[in-house]
Amino acid sequence: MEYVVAAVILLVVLLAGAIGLVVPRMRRRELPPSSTGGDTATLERPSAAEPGVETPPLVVPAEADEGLPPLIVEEKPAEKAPELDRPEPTAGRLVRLRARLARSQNVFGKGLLSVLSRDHLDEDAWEEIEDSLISADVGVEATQVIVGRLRERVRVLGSRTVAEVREQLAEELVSALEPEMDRTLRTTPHDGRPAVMLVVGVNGAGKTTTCGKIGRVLIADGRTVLFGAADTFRAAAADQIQTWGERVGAETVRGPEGGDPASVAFDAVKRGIDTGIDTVIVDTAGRLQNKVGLMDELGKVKRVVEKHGPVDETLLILDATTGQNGLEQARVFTEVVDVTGVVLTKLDGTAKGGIVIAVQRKLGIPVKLVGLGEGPDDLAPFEPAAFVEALLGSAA
Ligand SMILES: Nc1nc2c(ncn2[C@@H]2O[C@H](COP(=O)(O)OP(=O)(O)OP(=O)(O)O)[C@@H](O)[C@H]2O)c(=O)[nH]1
Repeated sequence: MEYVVAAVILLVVLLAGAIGLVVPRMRRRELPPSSTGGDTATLERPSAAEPGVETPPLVVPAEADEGLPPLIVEEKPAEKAPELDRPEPTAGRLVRLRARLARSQNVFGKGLLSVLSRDHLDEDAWEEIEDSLISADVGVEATQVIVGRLRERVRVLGSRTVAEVREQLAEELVSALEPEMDRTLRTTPHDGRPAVMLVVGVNGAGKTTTCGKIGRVLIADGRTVLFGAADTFRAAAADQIQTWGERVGAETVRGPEGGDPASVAFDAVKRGIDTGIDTVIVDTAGRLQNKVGLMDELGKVKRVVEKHGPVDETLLILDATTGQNGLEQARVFTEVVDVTGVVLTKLDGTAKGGIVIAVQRKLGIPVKLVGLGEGPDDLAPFEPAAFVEALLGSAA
């Protein structure tokens, strides 16, 4: 009998032991995910503690529970495609940005209109008009032509009111801007390969920013774009262009810092061909036009890219605030890489909008785009009539 009692006791003890082992494991598996994160799990203390006595939670390392599935399964955030910017459509951009242009050219326009509003346009008045145009960087030669023609029209037509003279001046300015020039950007793929655009200019003119802005313009118009970061001199420039690309979903081909820019440009165009891209935009390092070695390097970039076929568009980026100095820069760049279009940047920051006339007149190259701010969509196709309207402002 004693044996039977002892066996029952032993059985009870074993059963209790087994339950004691299994229950805590089950409870642990039901725990909600810890908010502490990392690889530790926070467990509640068993209720054995005295009621009313606060006890800190026990923290046990997860790996102490070998053999069990991990208590905290780190939830990986679902792979989300990065949200892309939606660039503004290009149509009517200059009209939207006109206010900005009008603001920067305010002094010029107001000055001119106040002279034109005089009862009689005497010799002094005509001289003042000339001075206004020259100080707006129109250039001496172009100013003389514009004022000479305006004087003649006023004399022959006997124009009296400010509105009439303003209208005639506007027409002369538009005509000086050569509205018949072809300002289209050659960005359409052809012969089974992308259009290739090379972007050149002196340091800080706004090349990288303009590459990014042009990429957005093209993407807004439904094109595919690839950037070539051939500014291997300044690592930040490659990062900068890559960021522009990521915002609109354009790939960037870049090379090692200090590497050969021609080889990066070559690789970018090759990648554009292989992946069926519409337009490859190659950003180059800033260089002063009087540094022969750097200008030779630029010539080489173009020659190497042309192993794939001719470059379709070579854009010279000119900072409008540098005024007439820009003309000399432009002349040298044109000799080295055969510039096909000018982008005049920072027109929002200068009253010298007349530089557009001087640039086209001296170089015979059309201004195709104007930069009117640091914002991603602050770039507009150049339209002579809208530009002159902003330049002169309202006659009221
Ligand atoms: N206000 C204004 N700022 C501009 C415009 N375009 C460019 N910038 C600013 O000009 C500065 C220089 O621009 P970047 O694009 O870095 O010039 P970069 O020619 O690539 O410079 P480097 O690579 O050093 O030669 C930046 O602060 C731009 O935001 C513009 O149209 N208006």
